Amino acid sequence: MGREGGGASGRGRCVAGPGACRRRPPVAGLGGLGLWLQPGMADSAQAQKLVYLVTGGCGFLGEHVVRMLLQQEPQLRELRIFDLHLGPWLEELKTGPVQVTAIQGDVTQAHEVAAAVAGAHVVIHTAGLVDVFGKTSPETIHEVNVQGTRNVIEACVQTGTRFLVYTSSMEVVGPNIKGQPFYRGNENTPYEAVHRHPYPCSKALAEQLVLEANGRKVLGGLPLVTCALRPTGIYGEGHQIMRDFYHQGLRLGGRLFRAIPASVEHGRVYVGNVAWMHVLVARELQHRAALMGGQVYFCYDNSPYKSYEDFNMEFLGPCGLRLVGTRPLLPYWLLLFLAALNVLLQWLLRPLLLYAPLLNPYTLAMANTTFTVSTDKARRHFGYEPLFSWEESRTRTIRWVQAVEGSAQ
Ligand SMILES: NC(=O)C1=CN([C@@H]2O[C@H](COP(=O)(O)OP(=O)(O)OC[C@H]3O[C@@H](n4cnc5c(N)ncnc54)[C@H](O)[C@@H]3O)[C@@H](O)[C@H]2O)C=CC1
Ligand SMILES: C[C@@H](CO)CCC[C@@H](C)[C@H]1CC[C@H]2[C@@H]3[C@H](O)CC4=CC(=O)CC[C@]4(C)[C@H]3CC[C@]12C
Repeated sequence: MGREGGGASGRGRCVAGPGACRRRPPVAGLGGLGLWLQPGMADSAQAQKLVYLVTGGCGFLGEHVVRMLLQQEPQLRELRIFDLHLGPWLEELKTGPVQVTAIQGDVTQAHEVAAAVAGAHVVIHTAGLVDVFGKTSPETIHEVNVQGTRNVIEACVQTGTRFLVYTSSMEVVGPNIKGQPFYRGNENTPYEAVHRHPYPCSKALAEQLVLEANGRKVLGGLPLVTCALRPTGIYGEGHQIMRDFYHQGLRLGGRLFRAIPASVEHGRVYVGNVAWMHVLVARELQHRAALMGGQVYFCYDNSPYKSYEDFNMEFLGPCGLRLVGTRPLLPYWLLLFLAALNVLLQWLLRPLLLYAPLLNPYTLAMANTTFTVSTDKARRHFGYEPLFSWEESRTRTIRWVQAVEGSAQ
């Protein structure tokens, strides 16, 4: 089969700044948090011989990837978890049959990355700075997301690691600065990927580095095989922004006010399915290098197409919140004004405190522009089917929000 490229390649322009096999379903419920309980459930009948490294393994997605690998990857011998901040939950994983090695490190430090990568068969690089709220400088975002990724690639080349899976983002494609809709597109849909914000710029540059590294000779002379996964907006247990919306709703007396027209579709995907896709890609990359090497895949599942706010209400509604209004309560120009005001306030207050509200011109544009995917490339290339149905994803997320509610009281 020929290479699939073109259209939504994401090799766009940054116009500013530097800068199929279904196995056991994960066990539910960790101390009421709705996270997965059992570590090291890999099938002992198959040889455990592979060493995996997950960068950013303590983040929202990273933790799900780690737990999914332990549940669903029978070939796993050692799992290395590399993160700037290690979570206490890692301790519970260390009692299982797979050796779990926690490594506190910084992807911007090439020597730390090389030491962690040495001897690993597969690297899943999820570490990144996800900041669209102006909490971090553009330079730092670039340093972590681009230079960090460069360090991971070089470490693979220098130490002989052959398989690299990169967590990219839908944002490498769009929405673009013109706010053009991307309606149920796929990896080949033509779209002008032009960015200005540091986060999508950094993800696009990093993705490009990863894809260009496909085929490079690693130590020992064999070729590096890389690919990039592009999740849309991820939701599920541990999603900080969902938590923020929930608390905002509680502060507003159980109400959220509609700001985005219900007709604007925003792509969302359940974190468990994104994690499953990473596990599957990492496994199949080793068998289908010619087909999958250098490819990009949107992460998708059967979550419904809805506006960002209506989608959140699928979880927040059953937890007692109400979305007020069938249309946006404020006109767009006023929202834009408030968003710009927030930028000014952020700048004015910076010497005193970090003011980083959810609403700014970038997040408003994101939420206000249709961007949804409809593709089967992952199914065709490596047999991906979502592990969790929409109903299951929804139930798990609701249970988690309810647990957040419980722990807040
Ligand atoms: N959350 C979302 O909706 C989406 C996220 N992504 C991508 O998925 C990946 C994971 O994102 P999330 O889990 O949402 O973010 P997160 O912030 O929860 O996780 C990122 C992890 O990377 C670690 N990290 C940050 N800087 C580091 C450094 N210098 N060295 C080592 N580790 C470092 C953090 O400590 C954190 O544990 C990111 O690459 C992000 O760009 C892509 C699409 C959507
Ligand atoms: C105007 C507000 C009124 O309620 C709503 C603001 C919502 C925003 C905070 C979110 C809307 C779209 C989100 C982003 C999107 O899902 C794509 C993303 C991909 C990533 O790789 C990282 C996260 C994010 C940028 C995500 C962040 C939050 C939104 C901007």
